[in-house]
Amino acid sequence: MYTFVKFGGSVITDKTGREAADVPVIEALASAVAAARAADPSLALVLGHGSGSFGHHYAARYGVHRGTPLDADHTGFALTAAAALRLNRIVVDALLAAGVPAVSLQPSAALRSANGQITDWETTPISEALKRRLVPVIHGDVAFDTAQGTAIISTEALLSFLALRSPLQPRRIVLVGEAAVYTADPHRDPSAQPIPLINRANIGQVLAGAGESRAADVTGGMRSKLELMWRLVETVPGLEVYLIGPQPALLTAALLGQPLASGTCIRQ
Ligand SMILES: Nc1ncnc2c1ncn2[C@@H]1O[C@H](COP(=O)(O)OP(=O)(O)OP(=O)(O)O)[C@@H](O)[C@H]1O
Ligand SMILES: C=C(C)CCOP(=O)(O)O
Repeated sequence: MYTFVKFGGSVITDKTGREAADVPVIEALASAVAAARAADPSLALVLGHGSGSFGHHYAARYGVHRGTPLDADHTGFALTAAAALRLNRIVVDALLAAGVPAVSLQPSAALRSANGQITDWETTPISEALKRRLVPVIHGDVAFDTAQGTAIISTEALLSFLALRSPLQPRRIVLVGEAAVYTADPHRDPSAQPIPLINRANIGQVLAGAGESRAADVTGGMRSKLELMWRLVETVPGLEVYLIGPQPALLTAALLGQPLASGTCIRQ
């Protein structure tokens, strides 16, 4: 069984800035991953990260997510892909420096979508990396799209594809970002309360209070994240999804399946 983890673009970058990586946070999260692997050498991790103030800015500016006619200028596609990779290099180098054998596997090199939904992704290199105890690192990326020409595929969509359409069945998915899912966007509504558990009984109500990202974000913010994760929890037997803040001890505990002092758990 595998554990998937996403470093959210909202915590590894300042999404109100421009290509503003938060290197101390990235280094702390990398150390937390190293600590979890040291504590449990059997931990098989697929690590993804969002694009934050790197890719989203170019994607929004050039409308890459809305599509691009085949004969139009594709500079925006190229600039978005390059920005996503610049952040990826920072994340992978931090993981390597922390002692995690991370290997970057750029999704767009092997990805195709239709109307923004993944249709094909050659995931064998991820399985091969895992067989060798490497930690494959993927990231939200651009895609060639058979219907609209170009698209943006979020990290959550890639992790969902792996869970549903590859042999890599996750037991746990850990999304590092906001400290929890709240009754409303905590940055807009100071009375918002954290929701410790999301299940069949409250998912409808939780979705009603989940909004967009605060900054430029072409993949939809908290609401689309929760919709995707709920679909996974309904489909993959025994899967638990955790949304936690970026405290390193919390991440190590979440990866090891230990009880968490804060955050949100989504399960059936
Ligand atoms: N009910 C809610 N609970 C928590 N956060 C919410 C809620 N509704 C909206 N949000 C917003 O969603 C944001 C998180 O979504 P966002 O897509 O920006 O995160 P991310 O996955 O870290 O980013 P990226 O797509 O760059 O990786 C929070 O910063 C918050 O402002
Ligand atoms: C904007 C790009 C390139 C990818 C978006 O992925 P996400 O940050 O996981 O939503």
